[in-house]
Amino acid sequence: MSNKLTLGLLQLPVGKDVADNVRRALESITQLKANNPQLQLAILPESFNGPYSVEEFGRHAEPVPDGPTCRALSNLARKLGIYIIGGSIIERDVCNKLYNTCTVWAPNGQLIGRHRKLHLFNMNIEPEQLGGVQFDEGEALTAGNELTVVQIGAQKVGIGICHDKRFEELARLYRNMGCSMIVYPSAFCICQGPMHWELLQRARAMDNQLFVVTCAPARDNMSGYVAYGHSMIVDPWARVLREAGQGRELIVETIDFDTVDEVRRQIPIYKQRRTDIYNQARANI
Ligand SMILES: NC(=O)CC(=O)C(=O)O
Repeated sequence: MSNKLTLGLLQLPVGKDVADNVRRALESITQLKANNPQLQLAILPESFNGPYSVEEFGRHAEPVPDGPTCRALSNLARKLGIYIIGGSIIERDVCNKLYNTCTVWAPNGQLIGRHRKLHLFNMNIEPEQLGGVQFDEGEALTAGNELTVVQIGAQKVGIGICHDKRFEELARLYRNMGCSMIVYPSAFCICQGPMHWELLQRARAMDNQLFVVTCAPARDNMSGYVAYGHSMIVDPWARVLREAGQGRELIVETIDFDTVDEVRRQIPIYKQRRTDIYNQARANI
């Protein structure tokens, strides 16, 4: 099996109308595949089908996998014969609980992964910091309780959603589970973007010697929550391979997973870990 994967990041604007957002996402993926027949995987942003807003989550929540957005993603994956990492949508479960959920679709239209955001975004940054941000997903959402690893071609891929990337333990577990890439659909806040966005991705990639990929919504300065944009692909050397700007942008890149082995062979930190010492220290804390 080839060690290469051609992936597309769809940094799309997200408006208030769910049907319109889904239609534009489907059209953009279809166009991307038509222009790039080698495309194997399309990735959408966090909350790609409705506004990223605590007040509005309940209004655009739908069941997974039996809601209209999931059905549309499944049909498109099958029609185009590609994998789709469906950013995230707000999921309403049978108990009426809401989750921030990423679905992953195989080229035959089957659901192969469902990741409910583990770490809910909660920040109270003062206005001096580029306008600040006050956001607490926990006011509306319930956190997930499971890690999610999917098989995409020959690769094991770990899934996280935006804030999940701030937690190095999660990325390390994905590395321990054999992942060569972690994908984080995101809607990072504009006030922390310049300081933390690239740094977090390069840190996760460097520590774990794998690809880190994010896909964000296009920036809309008129919306209540202004997302940073800058969807990104970071390689296992921790180099930024591709970075979008702020606006609508579609990125296509072929990545070579031989780089993962190359880095791990040349810098064998994983084998050098002193888990004997760490475990002893942990037991004494
Ligand atoms: N959407 C988010 O989870 C935002 C986030 O994590 C951030 O730091 O910004």
